[in-house]
Amino acid sequence: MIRIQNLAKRINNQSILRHIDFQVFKGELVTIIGPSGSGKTLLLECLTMNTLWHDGSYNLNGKDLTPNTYRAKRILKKEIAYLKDTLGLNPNKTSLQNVKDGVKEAKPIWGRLFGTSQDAHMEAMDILEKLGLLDLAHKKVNKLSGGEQQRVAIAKATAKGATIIIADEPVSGLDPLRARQVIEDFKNMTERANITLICTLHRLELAEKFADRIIGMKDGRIVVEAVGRRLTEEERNSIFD
Ligand SMILES: Nc1ncnc2c1ncn2[C@@H]1O[C@H](COP(=O)(O)OP(=O)(O)OP(=O)(O)O)[C@@H](O)[C@H]1O
Repeated sequence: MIRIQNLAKRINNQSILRHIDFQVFKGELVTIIGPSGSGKTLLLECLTMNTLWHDGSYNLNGKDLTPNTYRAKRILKKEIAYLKDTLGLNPNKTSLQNVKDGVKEAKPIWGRLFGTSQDAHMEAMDILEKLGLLDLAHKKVNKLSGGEQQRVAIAKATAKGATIIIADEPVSGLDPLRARQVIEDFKNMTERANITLICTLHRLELAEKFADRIIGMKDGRIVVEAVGRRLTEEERNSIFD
């Protein structure tokens, strides 16, 4: 579980994120929506500690994380996978080989040396099955669509032990039908594997259809938080007007 309280971030003495409060529970699909420049990406950067924040607290699974400390980075690295421009996949390997690499990376060195390749194979197949990706197992990553690559990247991240996946605009550049398919797949994956997925989105209708929690931002603040429901017209206006 993630609990953020009163987080604030300044850049060049200018307040960019203010009074950010929210919580996310295990297994939720969370979408962050808001107009361009409202602070969505910056919030993800704070959550992944790719950037520092100035005030506030961040609690992950009961552990308080102080920015820029070794301990916080270690905890984050173990629990959170941030899918940005590079998805962390080897394009010349199959989905299965990529997930298998993830399984091996998660093991301590002695496990890598003495665990059998067959064990890693079985574990990787289990993960692909759990996430509904068996049909992609033997396809090379460079032959997959963007959406399929994202799903395999999520499988690899979970193989490495991540329980929270964070993605910035995972459907940007996709046509509406494909975008819908990707978010629907995300929803299914959170349900099947009990992983938490947090992503920014531009399309409110997809958030309303599939998200467990919608976080609406405007001018660096959270102005709406809706759990398991559509937004009211007033809420929509408070974000986009
Ligand atoms: N490194 C930076 N230096 C100065 N200002 C920045 C920096 N990074 C972000 N900002 C500002 O912070 C605000 C929030 O930016 P952010 O990228 O988080 O918005 P966003 O909601 O993700 O927008 P978009 O939907 O266009 O990606 C913007 O006004 C942006 O100009």
